Amino acid sequence: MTKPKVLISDKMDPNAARIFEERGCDVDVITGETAEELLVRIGEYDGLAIRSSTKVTPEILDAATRLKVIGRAGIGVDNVDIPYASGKGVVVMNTPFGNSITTAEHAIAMMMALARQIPQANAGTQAGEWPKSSFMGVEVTGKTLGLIGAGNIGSIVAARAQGLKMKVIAFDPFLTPERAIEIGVEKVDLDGLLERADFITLHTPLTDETRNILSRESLGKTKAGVRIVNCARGGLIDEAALADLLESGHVAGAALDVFQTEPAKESPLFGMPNFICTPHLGASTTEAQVNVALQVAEQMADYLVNGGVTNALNMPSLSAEEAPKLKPYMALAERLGSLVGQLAHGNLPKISVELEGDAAELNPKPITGAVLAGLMRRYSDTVNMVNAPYLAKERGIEVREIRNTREGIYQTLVRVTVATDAGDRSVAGTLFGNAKDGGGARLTEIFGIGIEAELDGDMLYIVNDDAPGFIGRIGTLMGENGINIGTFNLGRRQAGGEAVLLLSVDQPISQEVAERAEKVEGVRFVKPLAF
Ligand SMILES: NC(=O)C1=CN([C@@H]2O[C@H](COP(=O)(O)OP(=O)(O)OC[C@H]3O[C@@H](n4cnc5c(N)ncnc54)[C@H](O)[C@@H]3O)[C@@H](O)[C@H]2O)C=CC1
Ligand SMILES: O=C(O)CCC(=O)C(=O)O
Repeated sequence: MTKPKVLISDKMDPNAARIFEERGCDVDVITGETAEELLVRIGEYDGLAIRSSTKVTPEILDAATRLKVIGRAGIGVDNVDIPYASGKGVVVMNTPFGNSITTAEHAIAMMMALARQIPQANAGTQAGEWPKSSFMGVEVTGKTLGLIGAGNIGSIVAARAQGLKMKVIAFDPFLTPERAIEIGVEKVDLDGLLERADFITLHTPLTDETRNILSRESLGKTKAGVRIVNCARGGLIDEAALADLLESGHVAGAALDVFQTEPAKESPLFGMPNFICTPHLGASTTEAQVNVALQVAEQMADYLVNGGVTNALNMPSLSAEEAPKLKPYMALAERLGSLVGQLAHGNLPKISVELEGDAAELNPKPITGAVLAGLMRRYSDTVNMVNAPYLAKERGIEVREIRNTREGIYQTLVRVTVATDAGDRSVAGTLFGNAKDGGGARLTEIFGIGIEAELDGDMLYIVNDDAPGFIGRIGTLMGENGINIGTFNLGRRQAGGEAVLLLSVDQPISQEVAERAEKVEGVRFVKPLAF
């Protein structure tokens, strides 16, 4: 097997390259390239490891014909077009915890630096001015800190601020009352926060809802003398409005690590006496960079080499513990999805995936993803588990998951049912042997008829009248056309009624042979299949 090839295109701790190599990937480290240079190169790679400099645009993704995974060594993924990557079947992963302590510490450092004007005092002192009378700071003890966003980083900031004896309030629509109690913050609405906070720190991603959350209007509602810190994303604050309010003195100080446009080479804020900034250094500590580099390389290599999925933003996770149990189910599910996709006619507005017995104890998302990947292959051969759910949604296909822990005839069963113009059609399969160790996938039922077959390679599906001599006639036809039969699997609704025949064959069945099979006495329907 050829090794997966990974490009590290942003400056990253060398541990990342080491881990990729140790885990069986070839790796190139080429940083600082222009978008045009990356466009030429990207087609060679299965994986792309980035920080925030590389912009993964639709143009890059179109050129990335081999790409399977993008790994962000960090948290924010606003430099990756995730919907477009999903459409292309590319997994996007981040490392959601590796740099959160470091970034929270940077926010606290910025707050303290603002409170005591340390950068300005440092500059004046080193310039020989001894500016002792120019700098009168404020204490943070007893002051109110308003967090906008109380997720990983926000809650670490809260804990540190509580240690500094601050009162912490938070605006975060997704913060539950229980979690607010757990992290010791008072949950408030945005206006409440703006009115009460002496210090405001931002810790949200940049989304349509959070863009410009500190707009001119919101900034106008803040308490006079407020100090504002942003170590999250630049687009959260209206920088021109912030400059005006710093100028007027309404905002006593502002500290930005992030800017609307980066690298920020100019800004109305630069040079203002009550403004301090850093060049997106929130995550820049040795510890955080080692953490995120190790994590991103481990996650990406795990996906490229073993199919394990961790911290993906566009597909369900599959932990190292779950992966061995789920993989045989995913193989079964994909084949059942593919079988239904190849056999069902017309639109398929609804699909349900039912897990019975042992299967019902498992995480259903990867199994459903695999069914959809198999099913959607009828529309496109570039479908995989990442883009299948998006393609299904685009086509308005309703997907249901049903879990039934009660065992039926089989200890474990996956059933896929599609609604067709002619009514519901269902196929089912099980795992033989020890499913936990990856037992063999077997079809057990096709459209209400019990049958036992492996779904593998080239096959021929025939619906026929159950009558003597039929099997011989099909065998003869195959022999006459030089087609070797691997397995011969039969099922019937009742004796003398409708029957099905599934042949595995050593070569694809041509249209011509399929047409000849249709003419064999007793044949009702013929369909060559491929898995
Ligand atoms: N300066 C730097 O170098 C770094 C910056 N970051 C930034 O920090 C951000 C926060 O990171 P985490 O805390 O790990 O993310 P997180 O996902 O754990 O937390 C984000 C929080 O924002 C909240 N939120 C979402 N929409 C909101 C809205 N409309 N109003 C208020 N709250 C809202 C969410 O409910 C969540 O609790 C990241 O998205 C990233 O952009 C992260 C690491 C380093
Ligand atoms: O990689 C970096 O330095 C930036 C980190 C960051 O912004 C993030 O993780 O969201």
